[in-house]
Amino acid sequence: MEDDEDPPLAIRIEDIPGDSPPEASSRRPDSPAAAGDSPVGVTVITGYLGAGKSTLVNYILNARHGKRIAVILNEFGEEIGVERAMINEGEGGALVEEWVELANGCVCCTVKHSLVQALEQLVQRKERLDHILLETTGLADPAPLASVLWLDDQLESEVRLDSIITVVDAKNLKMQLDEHRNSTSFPEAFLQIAFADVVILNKIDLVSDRGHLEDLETEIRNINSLATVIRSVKCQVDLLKLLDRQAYGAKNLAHLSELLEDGKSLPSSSRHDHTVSNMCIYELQPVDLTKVRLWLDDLLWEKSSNMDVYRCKGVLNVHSSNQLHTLQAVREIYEVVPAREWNQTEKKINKIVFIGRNLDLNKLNDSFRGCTVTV
Ligand SMILES: Nc1nc2c(ncn2[C@@H]2O[C@H](COP(=O)(O)OP(=O)(O)OP(=O)(O)O)[C@@H](O)[C@H]2O)c(=O)[nH]1
Repeated sequence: MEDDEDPPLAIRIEDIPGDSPPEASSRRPDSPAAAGDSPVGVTVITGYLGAGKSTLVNYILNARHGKRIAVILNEFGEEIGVERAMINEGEGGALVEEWVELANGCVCCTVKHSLVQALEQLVQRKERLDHILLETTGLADPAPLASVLWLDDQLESEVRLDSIITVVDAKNLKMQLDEHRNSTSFPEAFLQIAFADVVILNKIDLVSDRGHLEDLETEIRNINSLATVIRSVKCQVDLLKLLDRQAYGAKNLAHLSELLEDGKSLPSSSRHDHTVSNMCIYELQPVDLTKVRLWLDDLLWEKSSNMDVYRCKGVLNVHSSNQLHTLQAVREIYEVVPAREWNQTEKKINKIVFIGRNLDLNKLNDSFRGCTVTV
């Protein structure tokens, strides 16, 4: 580690004001800020134990992007301080404005309320902040984080989920995925890939067989066809591909359209885990937005069809609207927003890609068709 003469403030969770833990999905870290300010982006960095998360944080902090970055680290209790000590605080590049260490539990469960409080505290100093990196423990399920961070511009929130980056270890990924393949439990490595916007296939220097790397990429795409997969050594990836992705905003529409264009129903026979799949539904008839919301509530919250949808993204052709709407969901949290006017040359269509367990294409199609409006 480099010398650091003037280390930034680390905030212990017990110093964060507030007492009763809020319900994460209903609580939004919205504190006062100047009108017109854009929300601070939060990049969630996840990945299995030892995959290279801290290496990525280090790399971002030390890159010459000039951003003022706050880092939130989540560690299990006794490790507090260890992780931070391993990270070089951005000499010559980034300015680390704050460190927030979330101890005594994993950020995806017990310290979720602490994360909300930490974010509230950070955004009070928003004028000093450009971006927040949240490094999770290697065993975190990123979905509950998205429920905390899923904030949209319309709500004039102070922070927004920028993207979920999952770092995977090219040497060990196969073993990690295989380990739980035949068990009833679900490997964190699998879930972390399923939720990712970007998957960094790291440590490729440790894999000499190029064919093996291609197999891993296929395996990653089988779990999540929506993610961008980038190979790396020591997480050295072009930062333009990592920060300010706005993966959850309408600005990302071009990328979304590209993904949907490629979207195809993967036959479950091509998968090792037959319960997880990628599927895409298409529908030309315009839809009734109220019915779509009820459908999503039923699919994602009630799970009355027994499908477990981790992720879905899509565009909607909404009845009586000139606007193309985007749909984004991470587990049960979703949003549908108008993004832009349809181009005159564009065929108005509903296209939605799903990633999840026990997906049934026929059931998805049938239930979605119930949202259409006959014109
Ligand atoms: N050979 C090789 N080693 C790497 C690479 N990236 C990271 N490492 C090493 O892998 C080890 C683990 O990296 P970390 O960045 O600490 O991984 P982590 O995901 O933060 O680990 P945990 O927080 O313990 O889950 C360190 O010794 C890194 O130097 C890589 O691309 N190639």
